[in-house]
Amino acid sequence: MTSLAPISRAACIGGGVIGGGWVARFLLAGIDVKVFDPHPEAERIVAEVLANAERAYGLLTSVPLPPRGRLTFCASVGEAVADAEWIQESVPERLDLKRRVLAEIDAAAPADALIGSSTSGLLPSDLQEGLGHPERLFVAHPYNPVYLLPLAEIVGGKATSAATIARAKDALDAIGMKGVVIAREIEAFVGDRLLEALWREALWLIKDDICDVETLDDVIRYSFGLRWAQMGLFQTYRIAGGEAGMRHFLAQFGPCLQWPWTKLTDVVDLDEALVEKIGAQSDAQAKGLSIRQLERIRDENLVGILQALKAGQGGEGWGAGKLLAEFEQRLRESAGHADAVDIHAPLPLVETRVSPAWIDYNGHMTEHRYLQVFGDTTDALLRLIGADLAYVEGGHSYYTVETHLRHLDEAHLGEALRATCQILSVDEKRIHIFHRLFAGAGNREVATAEQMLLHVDTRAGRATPAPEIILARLRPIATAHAQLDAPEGAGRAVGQKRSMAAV
Ligand SMILES: NC(=O)C1=CN([C@@H]2O[C@H](COP(=O)(O)OP(=O)(O)OC[C@H]3O[C@@H](n4cnc5c(N)ncnc54)[C@H](O)[C@@H]3O)[C@@H](O)[C@H]2O)C=CC1
Ligand SMILES: C[N+](C)(C)CC(=O)CC(=O)[O-]
Repeated sequence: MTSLAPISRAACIGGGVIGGGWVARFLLAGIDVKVFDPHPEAERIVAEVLANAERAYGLLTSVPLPPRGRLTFCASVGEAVADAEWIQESVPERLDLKRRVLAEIDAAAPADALIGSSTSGLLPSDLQEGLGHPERLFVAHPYNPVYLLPLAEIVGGKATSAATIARAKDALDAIGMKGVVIAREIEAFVGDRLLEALWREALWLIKDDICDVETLDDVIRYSFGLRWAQMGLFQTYRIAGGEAGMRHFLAQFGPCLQWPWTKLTDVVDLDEALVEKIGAQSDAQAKGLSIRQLERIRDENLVGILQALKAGQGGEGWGAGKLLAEFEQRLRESAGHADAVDIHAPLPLVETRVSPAWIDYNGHMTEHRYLQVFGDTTDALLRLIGADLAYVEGGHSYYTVETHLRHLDEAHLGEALRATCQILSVDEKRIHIFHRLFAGAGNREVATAEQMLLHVDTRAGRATPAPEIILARLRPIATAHAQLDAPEGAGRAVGQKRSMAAV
């Protein structure tokens, strides 16, 4: 395994909602993390966030993650940051507290460490005051949950060096995040400026009894909330301008900004009555679900959205889904392949988990997802023998021309899945393979797939012999697999005696 990120040691100062999310993001990217948080239950809280994050990643990707980094809780800021390459401050949003903590970090951190602050709105220049090495401090403003939402706004202060900003961006990009550099510092940066405007208006709508909190959330999640995840604001409105695009949109809806529709400049008074009103409506909306349960529902939904975006734009990926696809590609490259696999047994090619979107009305994994997992297994075999994306771009590929799938048992939500591949025979043009899929801790065999693949010249659109470079990788595996017993079920036809007798 080659290193995924330019950093291998991080420190998280503050391990609450956001600090815990950073801890999970770093650990699951293979980075060791030291944490300092004086809260008496900090270890439990971080462990719970981490458990949710691991569950979400199990659903998010079938690509093997690097070995999890080592997690250490420390008794002081100094101990936590002493050998860190990236330090992330996530203490409560108070300037005096942050300055005090950042001064401690500044005094004990290695001279070339990157120091990011999770602040939601404080100016980095204000955080830099009094530091010995302010050039390495910047804002890395993330979004909750940090382990799933990839964006961090990178904002430099007056003293932040350009090298710090560039290194911070590289380090975030390498762990599957999107470091977006904000050109000039401003309170609340870009994201929280927008969110505050929406939040302020929402509070007025509740205070004025225009709607309750559930109705307001429904208005968002059944409409523009769905649009925002994939196209943001400006591209969405460009489309809303019709064929004339953005200019027409501005001409049509620009004037109503002068009326105006909103109360954005007034601040609602969050008096006791309004806090209680919102609290009670929010309790009713939650229908007894705990925060951890809601987090898991949120994470499953986010995983589904990310996976849908990964399949977007004809399979190239779109937005955050494209970022996920690129991260998975880096994970594959850093994991390495061919040399690590034992070819004297069926090849263990895919490990994944039953995702929420894979469950059907019968309460277990739906049939086309079996084909998806077996397709991924075939793709993994093809990568192993060198027929990877670069090979396909060069004009050759293997196409699947026949599949026989057998369903032997049920696979349930969240269960671990493991797929193996045995090569039954090969010749210059064909590969005949047999996949087996196992589920759960007991490795129950839940399905098999027998497939015939044909080597093709994709431009000419016809079968052609595979080149020696591919066959040289394929033959040793096929020779080794010829020594194995023929798998039970290989060569079976639909309706063969055993299944008919059971009816
Ligand atoms: N909650 C959110 O949605 C987001 C919060 N942020 C920012 O992240 C930062 C942290 O916020 P949350 O995680 O929400 O707060 P939180 O209250 O969940 O966590 C803060 C943690 O800091 C710890 N802490 C307090 N004093 C400390 C000290 N001297 N040294 C080390 N740890 C200390 C607390 O024990 C607590 O565990 C804030 O700057 C906030 O603006 C950023 C993005 C989103
Ligand atoms: C409410 N908040 C200002 C702390 C929100 C954020 O900073 C970002 C987010 O996750 O919404």
